[in-house]
Amino acid sequence: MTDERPGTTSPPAAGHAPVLPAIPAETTLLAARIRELVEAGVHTDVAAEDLRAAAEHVTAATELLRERTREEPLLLSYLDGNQVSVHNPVEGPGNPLAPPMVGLEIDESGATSSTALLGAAYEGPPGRVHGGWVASLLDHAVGRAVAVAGHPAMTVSLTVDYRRGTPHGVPLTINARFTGKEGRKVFATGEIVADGETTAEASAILVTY
Ligand SMILES: CCCCCCCCCCCCCCCC(=O)SCCNC(=O)CCNC(=O)[C@H](O)C(C)(C)COP(=O)(O)OP(=O)(O)OC[C@H]1O[C@@H](n2cnc3c(N)ncnc32)[C@H](O)[C@@H]1OP(=O)(O)O
Repeated sequence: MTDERPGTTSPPAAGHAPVLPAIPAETTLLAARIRELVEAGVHTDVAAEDLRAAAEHVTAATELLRERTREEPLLLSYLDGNQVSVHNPVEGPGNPLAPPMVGLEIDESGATSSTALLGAAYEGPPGRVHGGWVASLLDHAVGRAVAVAGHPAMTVSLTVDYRRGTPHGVPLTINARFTGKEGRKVFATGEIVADGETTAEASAILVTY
């Protein structure tokens, strides 16, 4: 599959995953409602019988969704002119696991910037986003940045320096940039900024496929 639009890249073979021209609004809606459910679930303090009643509602919803299934997630589509996976766990608007990372911007140097708002469900240390999720955001951002630079590649090494706590409930800016290429190895750096302060920095080596 090829794509001629600027800022887009051809993905690796994606099995038989359906490729959509646009993300169905209802797919995004459902994911958004499930995110709210998860957030409500970690904050709720209702009585046990209400937890049981809520669990029954969730079971009913799960059964409804299982009435018709596909074998593969919706891997690839386009958002704001850039290739995305509908069900990617970081930026996929159709995946409730994804915060999601949104609003990709590409400046004149090719550097990328996106935003994400992670709720309490992503908490690791008290009041802070779990370090694994911090790394996930950065891993995805460097992958996106090298793809935007025309070198789609997979991460083989990701070094994250956690400078200070990354807060949840606060909009995060995730920046990344392609910094060079040596044979199949592609280099990139990135950082997360919250309230104007850098909370984590990453440097990555990726390998083209
Ligand atoms: C996922 C993409 C979707 C794209 C869609 C469209 C774009 C949309 C963007 C969205 C952005 C998504 C961002 C997701 C970001 C992930 O999550 S990527 C997934 C996590 N990473 C992986 O699963 C990769 C796992 N690793 C592998 O499968 C294999 O290492 C690879 C990548 C296939 C490479 O294996 P290989 O072809 O055998 O290559 P190999 O000879 O071992 O290494 C090649 C070179 O790299 C070097 N190298 C290998 N490992 C290391 C290392 N750890 N440290 C230093 N150097 C190393 C080698 O020394 C070698 O160097 P040279 O000898 O050429 O100088």
